[in-house]
Amino acid sequence: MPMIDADGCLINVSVEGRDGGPTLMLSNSLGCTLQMWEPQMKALTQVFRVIRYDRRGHGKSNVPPAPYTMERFGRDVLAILDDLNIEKVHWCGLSMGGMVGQWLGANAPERFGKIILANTSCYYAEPTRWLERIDAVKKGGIAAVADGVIAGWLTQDFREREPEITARMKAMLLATPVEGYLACCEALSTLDQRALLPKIKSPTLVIAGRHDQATPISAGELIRSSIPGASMTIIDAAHISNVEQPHAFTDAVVGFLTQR
Ligand SMILES: O=C(O)CC1=CCC(=O)O1
Repeated sequence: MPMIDADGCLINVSVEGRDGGPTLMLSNSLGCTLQMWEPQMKALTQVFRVIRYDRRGHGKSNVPPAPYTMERFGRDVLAILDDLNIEKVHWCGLSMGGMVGQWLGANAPERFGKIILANTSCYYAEPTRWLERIDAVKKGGIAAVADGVIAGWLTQDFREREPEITARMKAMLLATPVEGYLACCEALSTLDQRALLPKIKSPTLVIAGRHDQATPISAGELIRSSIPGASMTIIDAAHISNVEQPHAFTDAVVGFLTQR
């Protein structure tokens, strides 16, 4: 896996899949790494060349000091594409990955074909939730918030049915560098990309989770209605819908990206 330099921050990047096929870039959620896309990889790599990466502050990427911004996250992606000499990709980002996708779709439209924004938001009316989480993590580490976060990621039904997958997701969250996690929460506490959305001209699919309380259907609907021509699919899952409903998620991604 190459480490790619984005303005002095080394980003862990993985490139797999069909050589010469269209390229799809996947972007992770807060507290996850590129491993979160494992349920999709077998199917996606049959159709696409797939780029995954760990957002700065996560996984094997560097953890530069705060502040982090959506612009910085977006410029990291452009640095990866430039380094790999790739002109244009399709994008699928979940949660924070969807927020970075909004920034990129509006600010670097020539680099993106189709865009998928899953379980995401463009705006939090109330920063309190993020400020409380920042406070709790500063006092007690990520362990202090982990059970609550996991309850938002996966429905109770799924957690009971799939304890091993749930434990793996929790381990991924707990392994996140605290400084990186906090810097991302700070970026989320001031998120407001509402004005960017009408500038996105790429064909866009919004995916929402029926049981997602972190970025509810209403947040997806705001994004869908603000991006010209965007469509929306609802999946029977909580926040990390690609893990909870891997087949429905993969089908939605492949269906949208391969339709003419
Ligand atoms: O981790 C969470 O609680 C849910 C979330 C919101 C933004 C994101 O990336 O994850």
